[in-house]
Amino acid sequence: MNEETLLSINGVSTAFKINGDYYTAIDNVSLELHRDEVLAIVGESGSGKSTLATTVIGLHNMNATKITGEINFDGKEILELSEDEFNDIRGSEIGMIFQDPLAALNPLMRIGDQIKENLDVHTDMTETEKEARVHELIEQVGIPHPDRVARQFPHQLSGGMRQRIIIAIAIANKPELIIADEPTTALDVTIQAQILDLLKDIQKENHAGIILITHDLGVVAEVADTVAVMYAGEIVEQGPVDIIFNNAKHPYTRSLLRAMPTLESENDELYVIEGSVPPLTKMDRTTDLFAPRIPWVPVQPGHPELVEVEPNHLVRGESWKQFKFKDEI
Ligand SMILES: Nc1ncnc2c1ncn2[C@@H]1O[C@H](COP(=O)(O)OP(=O)(O)OP(=O)(O)O)[C@@H](O)[C@H]1O
Repeated sequence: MNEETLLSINGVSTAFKINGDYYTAIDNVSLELHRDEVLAIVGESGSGKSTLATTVIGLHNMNATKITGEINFDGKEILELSEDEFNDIRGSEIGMIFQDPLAALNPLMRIGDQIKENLDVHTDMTETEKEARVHELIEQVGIPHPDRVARQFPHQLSGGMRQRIIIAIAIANKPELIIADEPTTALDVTIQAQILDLLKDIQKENHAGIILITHDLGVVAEVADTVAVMYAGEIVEQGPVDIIFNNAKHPYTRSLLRAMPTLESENDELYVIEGSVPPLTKMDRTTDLFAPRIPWVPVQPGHPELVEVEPNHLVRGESWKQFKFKDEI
């Protein structure tokens, strides 16, 4: 693997203004992404995955958001960029893929024109060059008859095809960083696998780094190199994918793994993690925020720190040392 660091997130916190007060949604997150690497960010709904992504790509309303820390992307301090500078790199050096392709596409615009729009903004290609590139991109994302598809409207395509078009738009300018937020959640399993394969191929071809946001550990197992598990806006465990799947330590990671459907568990009842992620206004960051979800485990005082338990493997706190599932006690 190419070890060149592409993105370095250093002590980043993001807080939203709610009823006049700021509440932390991302708390002191540090992560590194290299070229040719897929970093998966996992956690349940509300754990802060999307907020971390939108912090990296500068999509917040800064009148109601406070961001601290440092984000270095390819030598640039992202949090210091002006809106114009940010617009320049979004869609060119950074490509984004979101969950709902229908919402991301303009229903009234032909597919080809929507892909071309990204080339219009970020390149000085001629019309003929752009048209050729649009066709090339449609083919690259595995859609036959690019000529015909370019003239179609989003509603004429299937969900899987629409997601491929979103990917074509995201990669139009060969971005070095691709941020994919639940890119396959809305799709059925077969199509999911095809889209994940496509992302992997594109990554190899462009030597891009990918941040893949998902709540689906099956997707993580399929494509990730490294994994950061988030809970309540913090990383609770982080490491190479094989360590996360074979030697997870944090009770939250272990609970997510146990709750993961597998072929063998098809007929068994799935494990359910008690409770849910608290709303931002109810998070007491002086405590162990996951402790209320495992009430049978004695609570450690104070707020747990992220500790390196073996090379490249970070785990928050010490509760894991005595953690057992309720049915193992
Ligand atoms: N603009 C905002 N203003 C106020 N609170 C917000 C805002 N955006 C997100 N939040 C809150 O921040 C927390 C983290 O949300 P976020 O969407 O990042 O989580 P997530 O892990 O991506 O979940 P999901 O998978 O549902 O998108 C949630 O409590 C959410 O309600």
